[in-house]
Amino acid sequence: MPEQRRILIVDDDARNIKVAANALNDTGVVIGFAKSGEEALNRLRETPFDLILLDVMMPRLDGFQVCSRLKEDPRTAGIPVIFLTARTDEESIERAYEVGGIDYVSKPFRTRELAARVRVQLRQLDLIERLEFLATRDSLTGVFNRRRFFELGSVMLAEFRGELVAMMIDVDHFKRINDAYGHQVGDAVLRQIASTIETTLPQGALFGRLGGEEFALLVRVRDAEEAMVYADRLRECVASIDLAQVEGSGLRCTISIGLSVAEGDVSLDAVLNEADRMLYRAKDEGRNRAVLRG
Ligand SMILES: Nc1nc2c(ncn2[C@@H]2O[C@H](COP(=O)(O)OP(=O)(O)OP(=O)(O)O)[C@@H](O)[C@H]2O)c(=O)[nH]1
Repeated sequence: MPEQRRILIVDDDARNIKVAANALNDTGVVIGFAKSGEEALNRLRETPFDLILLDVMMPRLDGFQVCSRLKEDPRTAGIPVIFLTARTDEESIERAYEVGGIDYVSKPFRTRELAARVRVQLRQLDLIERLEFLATRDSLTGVFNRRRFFELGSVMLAEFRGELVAMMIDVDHFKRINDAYGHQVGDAVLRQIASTIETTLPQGALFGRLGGEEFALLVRVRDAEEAMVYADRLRECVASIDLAQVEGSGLRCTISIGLSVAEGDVSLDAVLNEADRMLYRAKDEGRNRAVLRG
């Protein structure tokens, strides 16, 4: 069940807010409101909204200026804006689209028409989110795919350089599972491992499947020791997964982990390569173990 959509109505006249909110009664959305452009920008910094109904004529910051600012900020640029205004001249309508508005409704509006236009935008949002999910997730496990992992990982590295550890995680002797039980069971095992790892993730950690039976993790840690404690716990969690539901015959599997702390101005590629080298060492040393560069 998707979360309820949130709509922000921005108008300097409280009566207009009330009329618009009433018009949306049957759409099942949660309504927030702001009585000036400044208040709207502040609210949007604190609370996420899915759609904005924006008046144009307001003192100080007008609706066009508010919309331009929203579109300049990557955190709010994706929120669709419907202008709701008494202005009906062609120049204003053109301007509304130029500054990034997605629709334009003139006041006084017809309530069912406003609700219908809002519903159209909410349907578009559902579609965009669905497409975004497909483009950024691994289809087998639902965790981030390689592309998204690298996109988010680069941002994370820029922000938390020096506090991050990269981990490369590989399932041990996975080919044997495929060979013995078939590819479908192999798939189910990968899904189970991914979801188990997800349940252990500390706040803010980034986890993705880079391909095959290889996963990667970026985690904020105080020091290398904390990273090793976490990696060992992760390993134990996977080793203790009861794969009985998957295969029913006492099937177990283990993972090996290579770790590298992101130091200096190391790139994401470099730190993951280093973690990968440590992963090979873990495999060489007998598997079901974690090895930290150092
Ligand atoms: N079921 C399934 N198997 C996959 C998938 N992707 C890769 N594999 C299999 O994963 C296996 C990886 O085998 P190897 O690279 O030899 O490694 P391994 O058997 O895990 O051995 P070590 O990594 O050395 O412990 C191959 O048999 C691939 O076919 C997938 O999406 N589903």
